[in-house]
Amino acid sequence: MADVDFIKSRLTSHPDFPKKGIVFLDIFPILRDPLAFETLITHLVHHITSTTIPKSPTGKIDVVVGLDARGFLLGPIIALRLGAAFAPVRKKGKLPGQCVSATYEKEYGADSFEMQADSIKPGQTVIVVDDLIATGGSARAAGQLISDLGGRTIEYLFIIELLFLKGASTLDAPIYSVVQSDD
Ligand SMILES: O=P(O)(O)OC[C@H]1O[C@H](OP(=O)(O)OP(=O)(O)O)[C@H](O)[C@@H]1O
Ligand SMILES: Nc1ncnc2[nH]cnc12
Repeated sequence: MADVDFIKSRLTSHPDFPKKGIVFLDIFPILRDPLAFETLITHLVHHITSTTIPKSPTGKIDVVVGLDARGFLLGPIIALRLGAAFAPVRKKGKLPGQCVSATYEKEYGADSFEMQADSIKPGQTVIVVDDLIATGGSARAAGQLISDLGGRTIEYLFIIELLFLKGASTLDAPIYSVVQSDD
């Protein structure tokens, strides 16, 4: 598909960042190019409206959840285009009020996530958006927080999926990735 190849062509690869042995895939060159960024957002929104929403039990998406920090670059734009709410999953200690929290392991370290207790109402349908899935630790922790709040995750969306780490198989809902990498 031409739009996928165009988005893929903007990704850059950085060996041994942030640690030796990690090949870091950088999405920021997409955002530097307005046409590439628009193509990416349109591609994801088209996927959601044509494929994800028909699978939703309520026929709509209530909340788009974005993961700290690179999921914040995509989530609010997608939420606005869908007419849905946006709710952030933040690294621990950044959100005021009552929160739920979860600790997790990711490809290059451990971390803790939090969500505000009133950011999702029981029964609401949710999609999760982030730049990349590696081990799936971050997305799995987000899914746990959504489920703790009574939300129903319909799908996880990513720009990039690192297939060799098999993160998708650890999640409680299907994933969609625009670009897949085998190494
Ligand atoms: O599937 P996993 O093994 O959990 O790895 C993927 C996560 O790692 C990166 O986030 P990071 O925690 O580095 O945060 P950042 O967006 O603030 O850089 C990336 O943006 C994903 O959220
Ligand atoms: N290889 C990778 N590149 C970019 N972000 C990541 N997050 C976890 N693993 C990553």
